[in-house]
Amino acid sequence: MTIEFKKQARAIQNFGKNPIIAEIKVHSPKYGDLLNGRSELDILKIYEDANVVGISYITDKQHFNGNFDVFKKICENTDLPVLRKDFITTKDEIEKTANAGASTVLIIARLLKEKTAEFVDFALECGLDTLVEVHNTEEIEIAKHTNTTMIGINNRDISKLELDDGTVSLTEKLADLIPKNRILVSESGISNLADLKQALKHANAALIGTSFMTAKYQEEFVKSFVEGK
Ligand SMILES: O=P(O)(O)OC[C@@H](O)[C@@H](O)c1c[nH]c2ccccc12
Repeated sequence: MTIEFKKQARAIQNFGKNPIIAEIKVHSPKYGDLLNGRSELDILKIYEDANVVGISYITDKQHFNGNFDVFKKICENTDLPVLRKDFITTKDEIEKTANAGASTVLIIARLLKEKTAEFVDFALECGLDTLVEVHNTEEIEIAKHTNTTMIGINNRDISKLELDDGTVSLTEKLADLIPKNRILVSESGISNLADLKQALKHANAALIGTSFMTAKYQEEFVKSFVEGK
């Protein structure tokens, strides 16, 4: 099977430093408001200046207080690849994601089950990279049998809606089961350089939200992750 990488997957493949997808996370079910009076576009600028390899934004309103119009604005205001995170269950939502100017769409294996492959193909046809999210071996089996360009191991259990802390050791445990012709992303619960190092030992990129949003000196903090050894 030849997997054709698109914008986000290629950027990760060609990145010289630590490839970090930085999430503009406005609300977390565990910690509440994370924006703290700041604007999403100001955070976007900080992430760009810190040289991250991609941006992530959650459009789900119910648990993460996301907003699709803000997502669109983020896409319009950056040349970086943008990932849309949501609990997507219809193809219309995938089309809407591509039309907004996004680069990647999140597809959750646990939600779509046997429909995952079909949704991935539809998203690829729309020109998007696909990040199929998994949390256990059963879901990896589903992801493996799709044409997805990227697979994300979510260190947290999404059905617990982030009330668990998530541990990078899950990436360590599952990484060998991911086909080598896909970009592997370690998602969630990465809060310091030791976590990042552990994640990038096994994964091609790391996706980080909460610890970036709560950092006191955000740009320095994110830069230290991008440059860190
Ligand atoms: O804030 P964290 O622990 O750095 O995690 C970011 C991201 O991985 C997490 O927000 C996430 C991963 N998968 C999701 C699916 C839906 C909503 C959110 C998510």
